[in-house]
Amino acid sequence: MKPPILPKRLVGVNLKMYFDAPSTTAYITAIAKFVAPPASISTGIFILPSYPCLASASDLLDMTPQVILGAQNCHAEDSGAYTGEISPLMLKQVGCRIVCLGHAERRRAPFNETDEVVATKAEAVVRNGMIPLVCIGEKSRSGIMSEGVGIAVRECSPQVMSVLRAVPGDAPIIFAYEPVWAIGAQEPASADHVLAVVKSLKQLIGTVEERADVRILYGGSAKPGTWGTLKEGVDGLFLGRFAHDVGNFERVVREVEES
Ligand SMILES: O=C(CO)COP(=O)(O)O
Repeated sequence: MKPPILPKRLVGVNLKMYFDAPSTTAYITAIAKFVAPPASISTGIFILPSYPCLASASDLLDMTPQVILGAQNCHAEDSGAYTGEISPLMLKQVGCRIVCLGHAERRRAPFNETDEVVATKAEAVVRNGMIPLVCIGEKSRSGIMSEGVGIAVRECSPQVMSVLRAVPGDAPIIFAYEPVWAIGAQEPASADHVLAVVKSLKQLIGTVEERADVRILYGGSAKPGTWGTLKEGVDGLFLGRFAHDVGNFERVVREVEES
């Protein structure tokens, strides 16, 4: 088996469609500053700006290869008659190394992306030499802990399996476990719930194949303080709103670095 190329731990931020162009530039510039030498950060840091900012973000990060640039989605084909769609080949050409796929905001209406669509896109991302960051998660919350874990594992398993089947065995994959009900909330899902679900999903992946380069991150209202509760079983965090303040993003990275 090839040695893993993914860092042991990853922390990333999804800017969704929250930022405009100038604030994206300011945000990326600030991140590049705190990870640049003399800082020595072993955590993989990734950032997903909106498409129109990717080329300029790539220029801004030219001297900061520690920060991995990624896109929030892509099309499954490299080129063709797909007006308004985004080619994975072009994402690679402008400097992306990760592509987020199957985010809850794309699996639901109006985009209604299915597991099959997400898996086909994951294959396209790998074919173009990038890493798929595949979001998975159950739609609704159960008040009973054991029931909630079972529901989550049942809903996430086909989301995971379809991607494993589509992507060659030596390709790295990052999954972001994001319970849909925990996205945009005030608090993340409970650590007990997340750790139990991620443990089952890791077991599932382990029984299917020996894939060295798989990481499972947690996302959904994650913030400073969340990592301490999840570090025993999760490989990092996928942040949203609570990292839109660069100071908070840096705080989370430090928490991961110091653990
Ligand atoms: O969807 C997310 C990351 O992709 C998480 O968003 P929030 O942290 O804002 O809930």
